[in-house]
Amino acid sequence: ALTRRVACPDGVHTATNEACCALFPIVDVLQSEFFDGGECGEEAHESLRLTFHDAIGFSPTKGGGGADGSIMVFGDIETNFHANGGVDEIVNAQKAFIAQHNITISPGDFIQLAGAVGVSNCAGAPRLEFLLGRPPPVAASPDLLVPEPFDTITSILARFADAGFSPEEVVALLASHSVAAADHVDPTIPGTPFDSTPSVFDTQVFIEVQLRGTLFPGTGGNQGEVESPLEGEIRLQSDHDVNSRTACAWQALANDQAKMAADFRAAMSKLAILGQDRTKLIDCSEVIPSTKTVSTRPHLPAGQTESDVEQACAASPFPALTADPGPATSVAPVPPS
Ligand code: HEM
Ligand SMILES: [Ca+2]
Ligand SMILES: [Ca+2]
Ligand SMILES: [Mn+2]
Repeated sequence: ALTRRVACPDGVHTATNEACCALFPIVDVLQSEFFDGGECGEEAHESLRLTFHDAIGFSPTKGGGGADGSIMVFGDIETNFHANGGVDEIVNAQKAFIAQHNITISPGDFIQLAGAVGVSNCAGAPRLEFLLGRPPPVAASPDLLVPEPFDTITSILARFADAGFSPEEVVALLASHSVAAADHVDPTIPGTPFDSTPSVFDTQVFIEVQLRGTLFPGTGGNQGEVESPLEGEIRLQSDHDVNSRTACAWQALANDQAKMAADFRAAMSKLAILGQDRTKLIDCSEVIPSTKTVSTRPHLPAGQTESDVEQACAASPFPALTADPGPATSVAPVPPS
């Protein structure tokens, strides 16, 4: 069936719903100014992280409005929660951008829009769904709903289950850590990536978290950090533990870009509307930029061999991968904005 499209007042775009028209210029200026011309850099990474930290403030028993923009409107409260360390910077940057460009969509909508646009700049990422119409938040989220990297895996999976996510969906959401770096886990080395390709949404995080940890990239003894396999790469205790508890689901994504991207997209569609009523939202996914394909193949970083893989899934072997040639991989930090 043909979908009727309306002409937008700008004379350029058409949309399935007139309400989506107002988003095209917002996406354009996000790309040109906020994401520095369409980069998968620090702002894109932090904007993706913010989608999670706003949304996961939701519990059927403990309260919280989920993906409602509370982390921005009640930022004075929520950015002080320990688990939200560092998000004040992206909250303030997005707030300033909203004010500067007279953006009138709700904070909850803006946070999810920015995350979806930002991650579209990362080669290999799926084109995320974007639904419009979240009402303004009514209150701050309660504390202790955002998981910490030093939480036990039991408590992390229980927290996600409370918010409606299966262990497989948690693994899929952690594909986000393929385009990510830590600024605060080891404050002596801000910008230290979780995989060797932090500007590519590839499966490397699922491969590299499975390699035997041998070193701390900066100082040892930080809460929530365990040893990583590569110079310049940091490993969260939670990524490592999620992997050991849900090893086969983790391993299934290590060599399957298409499944990783599709599962991430599906889980993000749930995350982005936590606490919201899907039937009251308007599908404006068409405003999200088309995505770029990833050009590399899943591989072991140079210097690693199959014997460096810590087999964790009992049911099937880790996929056979070849190592990049050359000297042992050392990962460069993500530059600050
Ligand atoms: C078990 C659940 C999770 C834990 C414990 C966790 C923990 C963390 C920590 C500690 C950092 C580093 C922050 C810093 O020091 O700057 C981080 C970064 C990040 N997280 Fe997660 N995370 C989890 C799930 C998620 C999910 C579901 C998303 C998805 C949307 C996400 C997206 C990101 C991104 C994109 C970054 C990188 C930010 C940047 O590079 O600036 N995380 N996460
Ligand atoms: Ca929220
Ligand atoms: Ca990556
Ligand atoms: Mn950062």
